[in-house]
Amino acid sequence: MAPSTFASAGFSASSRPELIERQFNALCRISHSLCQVTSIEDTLREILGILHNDAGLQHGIITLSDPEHSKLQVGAVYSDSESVRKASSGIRYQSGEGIVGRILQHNQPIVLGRISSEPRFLDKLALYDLELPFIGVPIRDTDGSAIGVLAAQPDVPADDYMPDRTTFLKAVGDMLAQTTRLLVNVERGQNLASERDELRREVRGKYGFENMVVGGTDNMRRVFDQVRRVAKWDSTVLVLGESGTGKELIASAIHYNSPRAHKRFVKLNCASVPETLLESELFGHEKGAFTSAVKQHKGRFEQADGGTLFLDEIGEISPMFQAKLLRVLQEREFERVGGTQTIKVDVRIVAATNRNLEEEVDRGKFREDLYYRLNVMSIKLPPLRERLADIPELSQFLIGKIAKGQGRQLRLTDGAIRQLVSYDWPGNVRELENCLERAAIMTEAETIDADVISLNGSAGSIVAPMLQPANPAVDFNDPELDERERLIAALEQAGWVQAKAARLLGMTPRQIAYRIQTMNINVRKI
Ligand SMILES: Nc1ncnc2c1ncn2[C@@H]1O[C@H](COP(=O)(O)OP(=O)(O)OP(=O)(O)O)[C@@H](O)[C@H]1O
Repeated sequence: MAPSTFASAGFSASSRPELIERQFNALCRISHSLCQVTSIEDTLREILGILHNDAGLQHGIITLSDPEHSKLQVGAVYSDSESVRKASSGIRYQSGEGIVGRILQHNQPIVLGRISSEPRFLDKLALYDLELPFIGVPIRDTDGSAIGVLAAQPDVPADDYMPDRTTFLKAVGDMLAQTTRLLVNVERGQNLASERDELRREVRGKYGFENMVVGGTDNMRRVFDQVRRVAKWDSTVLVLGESGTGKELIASAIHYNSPRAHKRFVKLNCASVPETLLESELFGHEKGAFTSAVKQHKGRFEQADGGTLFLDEIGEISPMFQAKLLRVLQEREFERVGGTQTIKVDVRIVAATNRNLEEEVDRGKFREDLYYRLNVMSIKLPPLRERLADIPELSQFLIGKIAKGQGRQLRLTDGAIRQLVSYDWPGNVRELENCLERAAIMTEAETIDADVISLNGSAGSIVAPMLQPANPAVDFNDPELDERERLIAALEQAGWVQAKAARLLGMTPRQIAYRIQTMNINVRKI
């Protein structure tokens, strides 16, 4: 066999015997590693490390088929980049999709001399050097069917030894089969899939809640577990998390998975109601209790009788109102404003805040006794930047929701998803949803590509048309307007001075600032 020289600085062998010797040594180390399996995932990663360091096969990736969805899901990836490793668990390939999906579908190796010459190659993780070759082999079960794919990239351009590398990778695939089978059948088949799917079925499925909460990362699975456990009891729950992390969604998941699901889920955002109206909103009022009380009104507590009352932004209520709420939580009874009759209700309370209530208690801003009443069980939602691996699935879910709302088909390209995964989402899932909605508006075709994804929220603002100075003033008292339109109309009328607009709407500056933020209104600077 003619000697050959490798051009790479990373791995070089001057002859075929040298290559074979290195591969042999790598196989010995892999075999040793497989005999000492402690954690299957760690072992798979270790094997990809051996391929990278000892056999000149970089960017190794092992994808495993998911029996329920006939999809491939990343089981392990070798990369120096933390964000790639994190994002990898959210990547899926359909059988037949791209090159990896075709290896699974046809149960045959595929070798590319140069990735860039194969248009069907999907580099979903932006992992590869597109000018170098690629080798992918099926991982086969005992009956010969493909249960996964092992792929890696030689760190030198294609040469005479590509068949040797392919044979070597096939041998590694065969050695891995038993381990990956274990992973599929034991860890994922029995634990992950059944446990997670059971939780998801419970959280999503039961009372029409299916397909509303997305999240497969460990920290979200913990949240689903907590929801499942707490839902069946009447305990008060405090949902904590940054704005836009899904606190309201989780509160409704608790309600719709509880024995109270057939009764009402009533919400009140404590920050959006002026303090003077909060009492009558919650407890109701009798006719004539105040000037505008022209008839009796049942408050949210009464409306939620038998069901769940969700008190959002509970950290925003004043000390005076905290005292009133404490009494109701202790005694489960109250009087309507202007009334004398004591009303008893059977209401489960779920409260939420993005504040650190413990700190607020320490600072004397939030009553300690009320805090303990609310914090019987707390559920903390992780910010999106701590679960970037959820972004591909979340984005697909959200774009499906947007497409349904717009009555059209919409699809995100892999490039668009890569772009979404590269950002840290300070506004969490709400910001992701708004970003996708903007992208959908900016796209006439079905396919949303990376170039219309605007990550700072500046381009293509959905409120832009309303902000044009030429627009005639809109009457913010018009009953046809929804809350967002009313806010924008008042801001327009007030020359975008928030304090002025707040006065027009009978809100405090803090309340209007909060609504502007949650409704993602781009504040116009005049
Ligand atoms: N895990 C998730 N799966 C699907 N959609 C989600 C998820 N988390 C949040 N969303 C969506 O993101 C948006 C914001 O969520 P939500 O209103 O529940 O957040 P929040 O934490 O209550 O926000 P805020 O504190 O500002 O009130 C909603 O449209 C919600 O449906």
